[in-house]
Amino acid sequence: MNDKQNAIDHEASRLAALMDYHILDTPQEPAFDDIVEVASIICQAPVAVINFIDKDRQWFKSVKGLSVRETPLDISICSHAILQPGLFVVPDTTQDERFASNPLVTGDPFLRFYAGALLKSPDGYPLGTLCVLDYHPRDIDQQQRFALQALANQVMAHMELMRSHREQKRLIAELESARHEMANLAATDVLTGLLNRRAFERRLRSTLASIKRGASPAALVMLDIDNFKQINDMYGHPVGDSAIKCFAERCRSIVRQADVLARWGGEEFMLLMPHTTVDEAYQAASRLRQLLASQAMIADTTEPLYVTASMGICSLDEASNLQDRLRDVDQLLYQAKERGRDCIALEGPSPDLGSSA
Ligand SMILES: Nc1nc2c(ncn2[C@@H]2O[C@H](COP(=O)(O)OP(=O)(O)OP(=O)(O)O)[C@@H](O)[C@H]2O)c(=O)[nH]1
Repeated sequence: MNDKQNAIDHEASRLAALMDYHILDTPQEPAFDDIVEVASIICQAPVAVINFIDKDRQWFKSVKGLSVRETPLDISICSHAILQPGLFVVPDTTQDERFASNPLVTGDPFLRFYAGALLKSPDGYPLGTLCVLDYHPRDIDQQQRFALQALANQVMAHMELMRSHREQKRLIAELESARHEMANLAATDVLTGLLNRRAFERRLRSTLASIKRGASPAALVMLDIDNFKQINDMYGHPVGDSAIKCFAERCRSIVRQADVLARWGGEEFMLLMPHTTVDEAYQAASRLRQLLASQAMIADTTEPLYVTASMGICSLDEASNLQDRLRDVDQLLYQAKERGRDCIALEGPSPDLGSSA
């Protein structure tokens, strides 16, 4: 690789290192302004700047004594400063052929003195300078030189802190989203995408707790696809899986946003309906029965495959004990199966909707 290519590669890496700090075009910040002010005081210079050398401009993060926040690169004194290690001092710009015809020297603001300390990334890339300038030729002594470089080091230390803070925030956000995803996965039934039994039990407990604190009662519905074993036996397990998924979809289509639907296990499902009476839950369950009767579950089997479901419904009120209610709703479902399937068994008197089957 030739020298020119090396220089191009180095400049690309330098710019990448600069971009990594996300500092360009950010607002002025007190932490940087304070350093510029201290540099100006220590070096007794009317102008002080923290600047970074971008691709085709020098950009000022903090500036005292000048009214611009960036200048083109070709008139930047700092772009020369970053080409050499350590402090770059120009006692009289009019006596230096690199700067004698610079418009910042020959015209407003007539800069005559320059001292710049390198802002270097930890991997050695020169990013910009902390510099002080004056309108007449002069120098700075050893102590001022030391202080200027020490302040430049503080600029870089602060930028490193900002970078690691940003990285930390990114990692925390990543961790939070992974945690969220894991919590979702742990709560979800893989086949149907519904809540799984454990997550549903959690929702049940919290709903019952709010009912005990005064919220209105809820209805609990247990649903079981009828004769599901036959579907598996006749069409195979994959078709059985599709039927379970499709059943979940049908259930989802008849419930409200606030209702909580879960796969309880196998071909059994649970539906928690907050602020709902047994009567209202019965109406929803009846809509599901009608839907199942009117639409084939799987259309591409030899015969369109219709399924029916049996359901049990009970209420959850402030006197309810969760384990008792789970047992009760299971028994109601069992009653529905006993009655010949494809029907709904509910506690208390049947609502005025004709037969519960
Ligand atoms: N394809 C498939 N089958 C499942 C899944 N989970 C449970 N099953 C099957 O569901 C069937 C349930 O059978 P049973 O408990 O006898 O109930 P059923 O045939 O629906 O009869 P009833 O409930 O009395 O109407 C069993 O054959 C299980 O293997 C699943 O995720 N996918």
